[in-house]
This record gives sequence, C-alpha cells and structure tokens, in this order.
Amino acid sequence: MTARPMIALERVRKVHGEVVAIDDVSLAVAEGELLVLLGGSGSGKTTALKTINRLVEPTSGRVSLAGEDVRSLPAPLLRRRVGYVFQRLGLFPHMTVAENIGVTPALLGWPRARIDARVDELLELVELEPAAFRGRSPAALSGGQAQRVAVARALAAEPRVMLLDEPFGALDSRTRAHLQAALAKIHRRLGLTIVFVTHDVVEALLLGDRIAVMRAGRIIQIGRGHELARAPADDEVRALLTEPLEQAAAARARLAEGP
Ligand SMILES: Nc1ncnc2c1ncn2[C@@H]1O[C@H](COP(=O)(O)OP(=O)(O)OP(=O)(O)O)[C@@H](O)[C@H]1O
Repeated sequence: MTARPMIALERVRKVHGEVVAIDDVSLAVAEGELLVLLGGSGSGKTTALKTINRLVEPTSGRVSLAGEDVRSLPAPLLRRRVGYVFQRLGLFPHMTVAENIGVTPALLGWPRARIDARVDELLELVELEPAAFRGRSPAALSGGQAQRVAVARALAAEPRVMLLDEPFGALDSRTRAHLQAALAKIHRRLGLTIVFVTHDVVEALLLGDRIAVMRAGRIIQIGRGHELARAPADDEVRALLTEPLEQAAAARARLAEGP
C-alpha cells in the first residue's frame, strides 16, 4: 500500500430512513490496485461504490480521491477522474455507439476531432472493430458487445479510477470470461485503480488484487484471495470461498461418470 491511497473511505455510513445501507465502512485502495467488493444481495456493495463518485452522499464519514475529499471536487472533475460502469442502466438507446462513448468528452467540451479519435482508440481497446461498430445503435449489439461499449464509455475521459458495478452479471459464462480477461488486460495496460463489485466468488478471485467481503452493510474481511482462504474471518466467509470449488468438483465428477 502506498503512503497515500488513491481511494479512501473512512468510517462511512449511509442510512435511508430505517435502513442502514452501509455502516462504518473503511477502505483504502492503492494506486493501480483492483479491489473487489464481494457480497450477497443487499450487503451494501453498490452503496459503498457510489459514495466514491458521489452518486450516494454518506450520512457520515469521509471519502477521498488521491487525498482530496470528494465533496470538494466539482462534478466535471469527478466525471473525468472516475469512470463508472453501471449494473443495469445500460447505454443511451437513442445514441449510436460512438455518441455513447463520446458523451463525457462532449460534456467536457473536447473538440470533435479529438472525440472521434478517442472513440476509435477505445473501440480498439475493447476489441470492437471501429468501422463496424461506431455507427451502430445499442439495440443492434449483443450483451457482451454492449458491455464492451460501456467499459469504453467509462474510459473515455481518460480517468485514473474506474468503478464497475456487476458489469458482467447478465452475460453467459464464456462471454463473461472473455470480458474479465479484457478488463484485466486494460487494468494492467493503463495502470488504472479499479473498484469492482460482484457477488461471484470466482470472478472476485480471478480479477481482484484484494477482496473485501461485505455482509449486512459492513466489511467483514479484506485481503488477498489466499489470505481469506487460509484464515477466513468466520464460517460464512469459509463457505463463500469453498462452495464454488465444491460445485466445480461435483460438476467435474459428473463429466467423468461412465455409461
Ligand atoms: N435509495 C435507497 N432507499 C432505501 N434503501 C436503500 C436505498 N439504496 C439502498 N438501500 C438499501 O441498502 C441496502 C444495501 O443496498 P445496496 O444496493 O448497496 O446492496 P448491494 O450489495 O449492492 O446489493 P445488490 O447486489 O442486490 O445490488 C439494501 O438493504 C437496500 O435495500
């Protein structure tokens, strides 16, 4: 961990009426790190993620980006520094692929030629042929292609930080594996700091430099996969890590069954 983390949450709490969405969440993400927030539905992953780009304002606690309190950062600066890939809200349906990717640069007032060049560069980066995809409507994309465009859109304004909320959740497992590999490559190549939300343990283990396990609005344990496996905080964390491996072993056993 560097002296000053790229992202820090300090004792962050968010309450909606009676519901405590997250409670006492503290977290430091080093520059260049890919941190996974892993937890079941309603555990507070999305809320924690959204405090970083101020889509959620904490009830108490502090969130900082490169040492600066996010409350002091103007929205355009925050949008440029932090790319965001949504869980469900996809691409703007009435815009082409190129317009979707160029939306933040256009808001930031980039000249047309610079936006066009950036769109092509990003389509190449997410492995979509620019000439074939630039003018398409989102309705004419497969789920996997749409998520590649969503990743390109989040990268458009050259952010140093990316937040991804279950970006590959709705995809079949092969497409998902391809996109995980593409994201890992982009992470390494651009040296981005990434916070990635998922409920999928295998995805967390494959992508995360570290994993923060969330339950009932709190971080239960944080560490590298092997650290969690060797010394799980409790039986639930142990089960979380071992169940998918047991399932895979059972599936393998079925494959090996004779006639
Ligand atoms: N705007 C809101 N109003 C009321 N309750 C909310 C609101 N946003 C979140 N919550 C509640 O806070 C808790 C945490 O929600 P959050 O979306 O952060 O969980 P999550 O781990 O991301 O879940 P999922 O994987 O299902 O998206 C849940 O109980 C949720 O119902």
